Amino acid sequence: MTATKGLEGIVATTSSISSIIDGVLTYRGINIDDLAENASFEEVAYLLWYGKLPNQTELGELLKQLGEYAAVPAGVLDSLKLYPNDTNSMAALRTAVSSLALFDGQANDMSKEANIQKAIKIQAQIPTLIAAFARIREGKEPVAPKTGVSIAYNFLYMLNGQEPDQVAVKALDQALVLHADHELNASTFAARVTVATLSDIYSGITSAIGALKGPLHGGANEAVMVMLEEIGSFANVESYINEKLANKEKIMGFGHRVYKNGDPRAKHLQKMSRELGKLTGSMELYEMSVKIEELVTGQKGLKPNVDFYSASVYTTLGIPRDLFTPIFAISRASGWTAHILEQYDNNRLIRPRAEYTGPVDQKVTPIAQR
Ligand SMILES: CC(=O)SCCNC(=O)CCNC(=O)[C@H](O)C(C)(C)COP(=O)(O)OP(=O)(O)OC[C@H]1O[C@@H](n2cnc3c(N)ncnc32)[C@H](O)[C@@H]1OP(=O)(O)O
Ligand SMILES: O=C([O-])CC(=O)C(=O)O
Repeated sequence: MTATKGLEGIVATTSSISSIIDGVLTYRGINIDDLAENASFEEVAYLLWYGKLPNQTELGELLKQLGEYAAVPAGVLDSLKLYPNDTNSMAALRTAVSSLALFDGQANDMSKEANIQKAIKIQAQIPTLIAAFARIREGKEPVAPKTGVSIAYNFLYMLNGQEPDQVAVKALDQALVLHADHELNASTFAARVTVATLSDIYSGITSAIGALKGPLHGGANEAVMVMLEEIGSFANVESYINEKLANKEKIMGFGHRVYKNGDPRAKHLQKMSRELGKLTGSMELYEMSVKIEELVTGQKGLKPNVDFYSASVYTTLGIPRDLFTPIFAISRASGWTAHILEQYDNNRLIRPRAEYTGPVDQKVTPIAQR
């Protein structure tokens, strides 16, 4: 038995949700470029859950359900007020999502219908939790969600307590489309491993949020912003990056386990970053990012991943840095829940083996002699 470190290249399941073939990403067979230009996040969520794009009536019904479910139970909102003010935002989300299960009478109902309802509920409630957490830690009251609006609109509305700008809603919606699913990434795998024991959907999503939090995965978008802030200005980019590379340090937002010739989502985020920069009259973050790309690709051959240009996009939208990874979770909740439903439909316990590298033929030494 020989282990493959990080399970690189191991095909661990079948799935009909998203594919990465020759560097091309599709959701249910539709190219991400097409979806990014022509579908809303709610249409994409429907596509991931039900396997086809919704017609107008089906989309209307989904929007209605998302609106009805968006308010979170008072017990969960109250518990957010008990979190210390400096709580890590992903830790807060992980705990809050886990606590949603305590207030959901259907939490342990394993019927297919109940699980689909819970998927929609979780999708609707994650944005509400993040916005409420962000306001409560600033001493503000949470803003109740609206009905009949998109998730992108509602999130910005609940976060800032005012009607969001249409350009911001459109940009966030497109970012949500781009992050919705990605084959067997680490957080989706974590979700599938958890529910393959026939544990409940909330446990699966809680595991996934924990996995997304790390800087080698979803946490990289926040880490990119930390780097941009450390660099401070365009003039410092070259010396900063050269020093990092000389010290063999990783540059956050670059590289990918599967894509070796570039992440097809990055170009959309780059374009968005440029357009938002132009609109707001502040191009420095975009220009710094382009310069970083030039240096890292030039010297290491590494290309930006989905997290790289997200940092300048979200900052230009006025979103605090530590909400970037929670926003990733808003989007990926659609993919996680779709994968959980797929796992339940054709389940087998996920239990690989480990190659043992420890000592052999050991004996218990009596405690007095240790
Ligand atoms: C949504 C997402 O999860 S996208 C990924 C987000 N994560 C990041 O942006 C963090 C930075 N990137 C990385 O750490 C990696 O590229 C990963 C984790 C994404 C994928 O990595 P893996 O396939 O496991 O490659 P691994 O980490 O083993 O790196 C292979 C080599 O490339 C180098 N490398 C990989 N990424 C980077 C990077 N961002 N900066 C500098 N060097 C890098 C490694 O140092 C290593 O070099 P070595 O062989 O000389 O030791
Ligand atoms: O697939 C991966 O390993 C990471 C990634 O890009 C994602 O989850 O979107």
